[in-house]
Amino acid sequence: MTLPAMFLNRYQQLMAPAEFTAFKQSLTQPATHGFRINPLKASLSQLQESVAQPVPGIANGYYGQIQGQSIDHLAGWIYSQDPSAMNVAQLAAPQAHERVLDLCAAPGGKTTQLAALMNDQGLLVANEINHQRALVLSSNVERWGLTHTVVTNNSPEQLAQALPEFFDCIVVDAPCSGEGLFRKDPSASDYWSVANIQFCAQRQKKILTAALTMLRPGGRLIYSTCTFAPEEDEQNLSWLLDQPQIQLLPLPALSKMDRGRPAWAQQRMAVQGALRLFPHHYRGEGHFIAAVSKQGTAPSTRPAGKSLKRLSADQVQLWQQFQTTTLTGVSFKQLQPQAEVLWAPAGIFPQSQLKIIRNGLRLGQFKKKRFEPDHALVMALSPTQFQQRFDLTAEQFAHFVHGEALILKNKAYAPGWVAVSYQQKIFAWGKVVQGQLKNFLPKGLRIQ
Ligand SMILES: C[S@@+](CC[C@H](N)C(=O)[O-])C[C@H]1O[C@@H](n2cnc3c(N)ncnc32)[C@H](O)[C@@H]1O
Repeated sequence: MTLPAMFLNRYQQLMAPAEFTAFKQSLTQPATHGFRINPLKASLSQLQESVAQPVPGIANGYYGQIQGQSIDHLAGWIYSQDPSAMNVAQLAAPQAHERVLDLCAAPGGKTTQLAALMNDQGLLVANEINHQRALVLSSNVERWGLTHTVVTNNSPEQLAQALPEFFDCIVVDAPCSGEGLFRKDPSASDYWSVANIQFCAQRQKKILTAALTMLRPGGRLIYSTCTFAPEEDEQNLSWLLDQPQIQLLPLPALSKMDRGRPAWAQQRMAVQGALRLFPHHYRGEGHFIAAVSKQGTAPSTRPAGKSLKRLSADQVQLWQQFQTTTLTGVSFKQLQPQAEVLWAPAGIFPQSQLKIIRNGLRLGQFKKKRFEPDHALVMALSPTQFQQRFDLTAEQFAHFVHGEALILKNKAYAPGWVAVSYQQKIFAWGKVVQGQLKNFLPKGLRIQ
């Protein structure tokens, strides 16, 4: 990879000679890979991946490269993530009772980690401005088996208008100039320019302004980027600290982590409370992480949400029939029909202003005289919550992930819905119909 001359020149000016040499050299090394295990589902002893190298300070984080098409991935047991990026959600320390916003969330690295840390409780809103990326985020939320997460597809300003002073904790993992991506994706350096850094820095301020509107007094905001550029890092933190009611929350540094550099922000000493993860010191691709709080102690506001729609008598009957024949020990606090789709909502929102892609758990769809469960439901329940489960052999798995139905030799299965697993890891619905196991793995997840 040839790094842009101007990029190198900037860091040569900013760093002492020995550090610049080490920094430059680190960018010629292969990228560091990591992954997280899903504590909501996975059992360590049944994983295919090696967990020999934990990432220090990160719950369920490990070094190593995973395969995107493995059963562990398909079943939502693992998520690939740069080890330095894992520190953002870990430092945000979201609590199970909190309302948390992941404002720039796709593809979902921080979202899945925040939700795991919250034990899939409280309320997590994962927002992504770009529609295609919001769909990817939504499918990762589904794969991870989340029930208390809402995926929205709004601009930060639209969200701020709908949800002022609503959140206890906000993560802004901002779109940035991506200097920390160069090793993983060398083509990222083709788009590097000083003008882009300046553009990103301005955009980040706009996103942060909207985030501050949504933060309740007493709440905390975590700001991160995967770039080294001071304009987007220390200088934006310095700008943030000049906003009304905002105070620094100094972050604890683990071994090999650097502190924010006052010299890179006109000697603003407070930026030392932030962390810099440099690839020549920390084993990862690089990140900047800072935290601030909003003064005051007001509780978060309640949006004027619509009240829940009621199920029709027919819908109640179909849902109950499905529940009693397929599930065991499963109940939901609230049920909300939306056209023919049934949801267990995570929150009630002013729908008109928000583009909500998923609100909590999509249970399934009412069809003519039957209820058809959604893929999200099979991904969110634990093995003991199904009346029937079919564990595939390696050969059957190879056919099933292509979308094929299976002939059942074993007559022990009653007609109806079955959770399908491989190596005891549930990843799809199947339906027993006339001696066959019909395949309900969504088309987009099939392996060709
Ligand atoms: C660094 S990525 C987020 C990565 C994600 N947090 C994760 O851990 O997987 C930044 C995201 O911000 C989104 N974005 C771009 N422009 C934006 C804007 N003006 N406001 C909010 N988000 C924006 C991008 O589409 C991108 O998905």
